[in-house]
Amino acid sequence: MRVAHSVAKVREAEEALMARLPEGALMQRAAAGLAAVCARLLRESGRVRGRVVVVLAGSGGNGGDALYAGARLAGRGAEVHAVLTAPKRAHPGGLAALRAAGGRVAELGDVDGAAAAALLGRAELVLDGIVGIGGRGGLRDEVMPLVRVLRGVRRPLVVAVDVPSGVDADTGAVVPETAAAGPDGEPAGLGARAVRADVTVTFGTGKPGLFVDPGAQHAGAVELVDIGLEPWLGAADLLIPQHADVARRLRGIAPRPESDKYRRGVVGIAAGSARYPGAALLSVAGAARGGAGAVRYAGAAAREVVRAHPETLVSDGLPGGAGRVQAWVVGPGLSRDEHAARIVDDVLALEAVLPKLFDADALALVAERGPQVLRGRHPNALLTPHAGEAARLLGEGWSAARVEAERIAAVRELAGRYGVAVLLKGSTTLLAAPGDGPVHVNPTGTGWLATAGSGDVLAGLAGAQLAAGGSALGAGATAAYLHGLAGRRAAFGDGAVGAPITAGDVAAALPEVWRQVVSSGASDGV
Ligand SMILES: NC(=O)C1=CN([C@@H]2O[C@H](COP(=O)(O)OP(=O)(O)OC[C@H]3O[C@@H](n4cnc5c(N)ncnc54)[C@H](O)[C@@H]3O)[C@@H](O)[C@H]2O)[C@@H](O)CC1
Ligand SMILES: [K+]
Repeated sequence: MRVAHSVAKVREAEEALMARLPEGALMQRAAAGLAAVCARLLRESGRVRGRVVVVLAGSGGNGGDALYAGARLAGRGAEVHAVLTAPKRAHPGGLAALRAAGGRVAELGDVDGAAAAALLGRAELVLDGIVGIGGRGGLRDEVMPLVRVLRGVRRPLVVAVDVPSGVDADTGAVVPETAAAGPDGEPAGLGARAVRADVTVTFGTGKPGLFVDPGAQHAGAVELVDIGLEPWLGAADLLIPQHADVARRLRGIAPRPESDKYRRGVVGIAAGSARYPGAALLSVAGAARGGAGAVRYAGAAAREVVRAHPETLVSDGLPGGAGRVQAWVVGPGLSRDEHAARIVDDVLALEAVLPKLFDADALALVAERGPQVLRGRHPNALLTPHAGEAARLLGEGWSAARVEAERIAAVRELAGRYGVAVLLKGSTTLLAAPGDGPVHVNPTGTGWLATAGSGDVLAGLAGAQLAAGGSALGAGATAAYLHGLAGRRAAFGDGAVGAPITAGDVAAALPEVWRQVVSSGASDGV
């Protein structure tokens, strides 16, 4: 499990630890770890000696880390150039160390467009130490020309120090560039006032913004340097499951010799309508490969379902009359008519402790009825909204854009308000349960999953996981992880180039990724 802590918790832990260490020791630990990662990256394509490294150093501790690491690389023979973005306030110790090691130093004002392009064009590795966890808002105007040049040059490896400068360390938010801010003709909205890194070397613990889009896209691969903070950190704010975590759960629900289909769990699917039978088929496809022993379907697409999935137990009545299940999935393709409302109400009238997943049209109906239909009544329910549905559930003051921009806050608020677990879909899928527990971030997935019906497969898969047992949060997190991997597998196969996929391809890839996770579960793998 990877973890992340809020900036406030990191600051507190740093203070506690610093009080017990000689002055500057913590920064030396950070710089040593950072330099070691840079040296390793450089060695992947040769030696450290003679390689051109450019250090972008701001005014705070982040710039200090970068300068000390630059000094260490210069000490190993690299040609290191620092550009001070706030020369009067550069870290004195770091600057002296870099100079003493033979590094060259320029001030931002001396590095105009052409000079910056020449310098960054020669760089093989750029250390982004403009601003770290002390950053507020997007990068300021004075550093943006340099950041734009960096974006444009033949790509050197960009290594962000602690966090990519300009990314909000707590939320992953970035400030978009306006058209006026892009004199190089870059279209508005494409750029952000933030550095885009290939690797982020973060200190002590992960920061939430490194794992949640758009921050995650700016962070690249995240490497953790241990600086001894752990004993002082307290509970994590974010958990990022890895293969080993998911493998543990999948092994736990694997069939045993004495298992029969009922003991493994039966998942009920109330989805699809005369108008949208496809959603029923895709939800059943996800459920059938999702880890339950059997799938029951209740609804208007019974005939189509049994033709496509002959193993399904089907009926065309209401869920309550369909027979025993261990979890219901309600919503995909249900449409919004009176009959759909009866189906949702029928599920809401089922035994309180029975796990129930509400997706798509069922979410619209839950939003109309309000949080009280779930809160305190259905402790094992799971909601699976995308940003638009989440905004509708949250109501006044929320829009899809605000949910996208404040994903962590939105998923927490939803879970708290409805008193149930919530899986918020999107380019970063997040899960939360009511209370102050950590938010789970799903690290798998691909943009190719943004295809019609992909959410129906996820709903079925998550329903099957609910039926197999455990908490709604655990079931949802496992489903999101497998779904993301299956999307990648379907889109990329064994290679690096993606291609368009259908939701059916995602369902078809599930057994393969299931095997992959369980068999490689001892290592991290993501
Ligand atoms: N406190 C310590 O001993 C340690 C600090 N560490 C490093 O120190 C960093 C935190 O240092 P600081 O608290 O000094 O803060 P930062 O260095 O992250 O940033 C603060 C400085 O950046 C400027 N700034 C803020 N927002 C900006 C923006 N949008 N655009 C441009 N400049 C902006 C501020 O004027 C301020 O001078 C961590 O991220 C980490 O890299 C590590 O070395 C570990 C130990
Ligand atoms: K940085």
